[in-house]
Amino acid sequence: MGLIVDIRKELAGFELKVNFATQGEVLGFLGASGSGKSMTLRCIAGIESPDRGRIVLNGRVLFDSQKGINLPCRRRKVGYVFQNYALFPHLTVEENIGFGIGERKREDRQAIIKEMVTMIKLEGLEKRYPSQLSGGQQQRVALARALAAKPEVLLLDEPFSALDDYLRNHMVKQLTETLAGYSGATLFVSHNIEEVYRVCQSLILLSRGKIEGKGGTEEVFKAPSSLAAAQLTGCKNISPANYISPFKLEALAWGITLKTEIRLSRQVTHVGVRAHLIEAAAGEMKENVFRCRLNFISEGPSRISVYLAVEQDHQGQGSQLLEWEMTPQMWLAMKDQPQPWCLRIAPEDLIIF
Ligand SMILES: Nc1ncnc2c1ncn2[C@@H]1O[C@H](COP(=O)(O)OP(=O)(O)OP(=O)(O)O)[C@@H](O)[C@H]1O
Repeated sequence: MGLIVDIRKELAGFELKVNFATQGEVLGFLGASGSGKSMTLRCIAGIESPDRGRIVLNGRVLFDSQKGINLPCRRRKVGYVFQNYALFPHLTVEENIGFGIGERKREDRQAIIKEMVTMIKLEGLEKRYPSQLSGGQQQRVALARALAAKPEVLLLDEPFSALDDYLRNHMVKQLTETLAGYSGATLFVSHNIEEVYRVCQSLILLSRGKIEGKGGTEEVFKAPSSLAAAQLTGCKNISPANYISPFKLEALAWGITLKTEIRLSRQVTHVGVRAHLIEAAAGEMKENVFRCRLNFISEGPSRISVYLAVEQDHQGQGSQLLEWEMTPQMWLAMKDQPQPWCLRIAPEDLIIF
């Protein structure tokens, strides 16, 4: 049971090739713009047809190129929330939700609409039109319309992209609560790393139409399987690496030697470290401690990115800046410390390729 997808589709200059299965969980699709996230959802919904392959939902074949099966959208039992919500502007909140329900007795329809309006906490606004709602309220109506049809899989395509940061965080929390009561699988498309991490239990990384990595969300973030996967999950510091010994490598971009927790293969090519995992060392030049000087900073309201020139172990400076991400409080404590600063990367925080 669950959703099984194994499809290919060729477009001008782009080939989509995805293969995955999911049960009743929230599966995230993270990828750059144009990587094929929406196309994958559109094929599952039946808006687009793959060239080859199969899509099976809870044992029902939605698409099978060999057997010539291609169910129309309305028979797929798929709920789809689009980037721009696509609510009908001339229908009220309750009419928009009712649209998703299909053929039912009047009392049943009313009961489902009431249940959905309560779920999205829009009681009292049933008679309003989409233009009379805020972006967040419209988003909730779109979600309710999709869920009203009791879909077997819910497809959410960047459902928060039109919202401001405050509302976005609020909606992420609310969506998580709503989905907890939904038994089908959910596919959640986004290019917002934070959002995907918060909402999804498992994750597929897409790059140029291909799967670059998949697995449990934490696991994919902790041990990305390729350079592209590391970049997609937001790893800011990646350097070519040379093997020195079974637990030691040289990070060439920064000109420093680092001890690793895992045993290295001689074929090691790169090493990465997430910007928030770098830590200040007490000044002693112990293992994995290196000196660096401030190059420039980029300040956000809650996180500060500090770009550092690393002093090489032997001479001069590494050519590539190291990005260190910290809170404003950490920055206040750090900024007047005499330079060079001694920083450390823990062996267990290194990502090895
Ligand atoms: N109808 C179409 N005809 C031809 N090419 C298309 C069509 N729709 C999408 N594409 C191409 O397919 C590729 C994948 O597009 P898709 O919309 O799936 O990307 P995406 O990962 O969802 O991007 P975004 O995050 O920007 O929405 C792109 O190269 C796009 O130009």
